[in-house]
Amino acid sequence: MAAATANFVSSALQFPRRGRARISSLQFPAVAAVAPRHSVVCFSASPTSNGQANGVNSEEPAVEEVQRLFEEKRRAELATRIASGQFTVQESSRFVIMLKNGLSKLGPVGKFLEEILSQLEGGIRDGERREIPQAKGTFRAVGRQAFFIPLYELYLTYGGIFRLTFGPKSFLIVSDPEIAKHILKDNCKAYSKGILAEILDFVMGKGLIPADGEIWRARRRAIIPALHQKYVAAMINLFGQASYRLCEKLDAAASNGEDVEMESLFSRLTLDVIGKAVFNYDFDSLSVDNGIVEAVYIVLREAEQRSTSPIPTWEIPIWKDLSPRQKKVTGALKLINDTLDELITISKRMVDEEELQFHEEYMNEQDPSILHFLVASGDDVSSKQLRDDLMTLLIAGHETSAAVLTWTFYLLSKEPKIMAKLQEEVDCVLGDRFPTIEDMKRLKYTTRVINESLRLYPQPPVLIRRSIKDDVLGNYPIGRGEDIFISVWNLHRSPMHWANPETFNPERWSLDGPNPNEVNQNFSYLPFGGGPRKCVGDMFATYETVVATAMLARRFDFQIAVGAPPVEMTTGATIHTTEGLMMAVTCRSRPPIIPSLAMNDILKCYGDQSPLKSSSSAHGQSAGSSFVEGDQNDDIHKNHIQEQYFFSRDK
Ligand code: HEM
Repeated sequence: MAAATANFVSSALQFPRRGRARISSLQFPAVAAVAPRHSVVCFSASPTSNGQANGVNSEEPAVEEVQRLFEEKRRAELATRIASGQFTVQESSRFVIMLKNGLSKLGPVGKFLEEILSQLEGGIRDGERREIPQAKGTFRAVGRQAFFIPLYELYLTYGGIFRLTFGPKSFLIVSDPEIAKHILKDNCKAYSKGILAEILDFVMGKGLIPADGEIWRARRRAIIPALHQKYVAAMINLFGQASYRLCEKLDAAASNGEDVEMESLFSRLTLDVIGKAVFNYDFDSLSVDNGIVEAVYIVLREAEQRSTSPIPTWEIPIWKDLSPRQKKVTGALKLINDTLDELITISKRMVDEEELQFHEEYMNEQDPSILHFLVASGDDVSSKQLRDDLMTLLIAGHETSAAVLTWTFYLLSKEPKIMAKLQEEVDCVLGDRFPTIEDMKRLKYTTRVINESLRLYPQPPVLIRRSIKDDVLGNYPIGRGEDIFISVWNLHRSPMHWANPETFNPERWSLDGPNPNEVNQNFSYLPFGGGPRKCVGDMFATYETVVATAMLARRFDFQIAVGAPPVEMTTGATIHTTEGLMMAVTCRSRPPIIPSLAMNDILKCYGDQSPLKSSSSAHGQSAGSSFVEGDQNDDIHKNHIQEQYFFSRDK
């Protein structure tokens, strides 16, 4: 049962799940007792509870009624606490954060003062709490919700760290930025990937995400240099090409008036990108459904199934050989592994034939992939390790980016003003050409949209760790072997750290300020994790999603399709929709565009390329035409801005 519980919870948090209500299919002992706050809570009586016996004894309706009353009472208490401002961002706490930030920049003396300030804060907390608050739950009670949603309410009730107990198994749920920082960064050596490594073993082996200890250190040291700046710049072109292919698909749908399911299209887009970026393989999944694409999805789905299954049937020797599903998985894994081996061989041959001069920013123009870099760098590892790394990068870079795009377009469809502002920026910065690395600095508002989308829908919503040494979290001592979930979802929506946390508001970060990250947001914002295990693909992913968003938004308007099923969340490695994101796509009838950006902003945005400095050609190129690559870009770009500028002056 413990294994089942562990599997379930990790899976609920880690793997894609299609369709609804899988959580409720797992039966766990109902926890009838409902005790006062700060001792035990049963987070049942969800609106979906139907009061039927469902295999539990006949007294259950009465028990449920009691639970419902307690739940109502608890919610009323919670509402009072929220109304009292207890969870609202306090100016004083912001002040303390700013003070700490300022102090940390003052060298050793500042660090010392910062430490004293933290201890004073800790002392206050110390007086308030003695033992880790406990919440007990029944899985049935979670109902149809994505797993991290009830964790949010529990966080508001129990605070930044509490224990969640299911039957014999318990987990620590962390939603406090200081504690998250302690686990991820300050004392990261005391934590492993725990359950995550166990479940991912069949697909990632000792790849970078599940690996711990020396293997992780060595592989990270080998892989990080491959994502150098020149590589990322080359990838911008790839992102543009792949997004363009998606635009063509959407063009067809728009002209036929067909609705499109965007979640699966984003999944294909990012699969195509990551295949080329990691091992120079063109899945071309936006155009075809070939065997290898199917194999990748079979393996991904299996990871999902394994993590949701109460009994690990795949470990039973005979079952493993007889089960049709397992045979399919074995076949898919074989096909992927054979393909990867072939790609490794090709890469080795290319490197042998190259007149190789390896240096820091080495890149083969024909094959700029990470695999080629690793082979050329003389990375001396087994093919199995290389395969594990490639699979890890494939999965890490595919699902996450697809989910970011899905939720970004969902959010944009709800906020036409934000979409209009984004489109205006894209028109202004890109005109009709493909994005370049330089544009990444200029697409500031688009970047803020992605930052904000990642705040509201962090991918993954929970980070998993296991303590491998005794430690102290906040003021609570913990032993080794504790399974810990750091709820990024809670951190990102905490009313204690964010004003109007539920609102999609890209303006919350200044356009001219630094890009928000875990360091400048004091671990209240962890879109790419933090500490030594922070995502290696953060810049890659940010640019990929900015390019795709810019290229799609420039060409189309997006609305939730009429009659589409409601867009609800389900948990996986990332947050998926339960039934897809059905959208109606219409081609934008573009401009003339009246820029509402202040002229100063436009000039700042263009620097030396300012349209006012350009005396060359006038209105030769029209907006809304086809995409252009290469050196002509700058002229078209300037002309486009010029058009906008003169138009607004004429007005
Ligand atoms: C928007 C897209 C992405 C998001 C939101 C994202 C998020 C994250 C997060 C939160 C972690 C930390 C996990 C933890 O601490 O347990 C992580 C780790 C990782 N990510 Fe990403 N990621 C994205 C894209 C990518 C891409 C494109 C790649 C590869 C090119 C990548 C490769 C990795 C790897 C290898 C790790 C493990 C690092 C380690 O353990 O040392 N990710 N990612």
